[in-house]
Amino acid sequence: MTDTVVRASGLSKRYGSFTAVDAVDFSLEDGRIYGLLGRNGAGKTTIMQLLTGQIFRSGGQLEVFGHEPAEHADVLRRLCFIAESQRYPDDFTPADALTAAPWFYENWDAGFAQRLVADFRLPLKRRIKKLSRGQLSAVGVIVGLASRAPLTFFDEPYLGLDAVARQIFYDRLLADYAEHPRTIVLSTHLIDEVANLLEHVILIDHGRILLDRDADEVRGSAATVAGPAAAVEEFVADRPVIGRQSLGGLASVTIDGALDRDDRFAAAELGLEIAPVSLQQLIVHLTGHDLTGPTAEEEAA
Ligand SMILES: Nc1ncnc2c1ncn2[C@@H]1O[C@H](COP(=O)(O)OP(=O)(O)OP(=O)(O)O)[C@@H](O)[C@H]1O
Repeated sequence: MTDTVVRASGLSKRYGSFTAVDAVDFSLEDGRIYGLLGRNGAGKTTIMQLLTGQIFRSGGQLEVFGHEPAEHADVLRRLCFIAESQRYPDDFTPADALTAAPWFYENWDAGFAQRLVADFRLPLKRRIKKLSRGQLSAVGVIVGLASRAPLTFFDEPYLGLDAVARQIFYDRLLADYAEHPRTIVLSTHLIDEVANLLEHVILIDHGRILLDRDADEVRGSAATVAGPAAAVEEFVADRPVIGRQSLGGLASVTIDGALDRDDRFAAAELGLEIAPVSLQQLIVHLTGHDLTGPTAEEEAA
């Protein structure tokens, strides 16, 4: 049986009259990689700040390792939160940040950190405020990985990394997690990139949870049927359609719901191809918009 690391029930955060997190219920289990997904302003960072004791809840209940996080040094010691733009003292170098890290993280692996420094080609002696955006991201990623904190949050710190460096991050994360299982929460817009890492998906929209499910279940919960338009339309006639594309006489339609063996046989009879739906496609459908597009507030402005 897995242990529950986080229990949130009716958890809310209000800023004045604005509700950033609206009575959410969820739990995080030990030894899993979670994707905390949602559009800009959905409430992802606010949830992570609540869980790491950086801000106080306005309502509901929250337990992290069995306690209210903000008031327990013992809980805070087991957490690592890496934000997109980490703040460091002005004259700090990456070498200083790595030297200080074991004071905060009892599982700190200095050898692993050194290997990551080489992987990310991080200049150790340059002042952090002089680093490029990607190098600054690398400092956060290295601290987050080498901390081996039992509950680690990566709040999009890897967005500054180039494609090669991001792939290194995903590879090292997966390999190290396999050897040292812990609970990891990734918040990201780059869903397709991280889709294979995620074991569980929590989708937030307007401070509420739209979806809280195993990633495999989510992937299997819809399918795309493609082929001659007339045959596709015949196949999907009585099914819930969540996306449709057509080109000439060909159509590609995404349907909600898993397909069983009979469905697959019927599709083959009609000469249709069935493909799985990507996590990103499904989430775009569920939130009604492209996650990388403008927010509702921006659209209204
Ligand atoms: N200190 C604050 N005061 C007022 N509103 C705030 C404060 N912090 C966050 N908010 C608002 O709460 C909402 C949720 O913000 P949050 O940073 O959690 O979103 P997010 O999902 O992490 O977004 P992004 O993907 O853009 O980082 C936003 O509308 C934001 O403007």
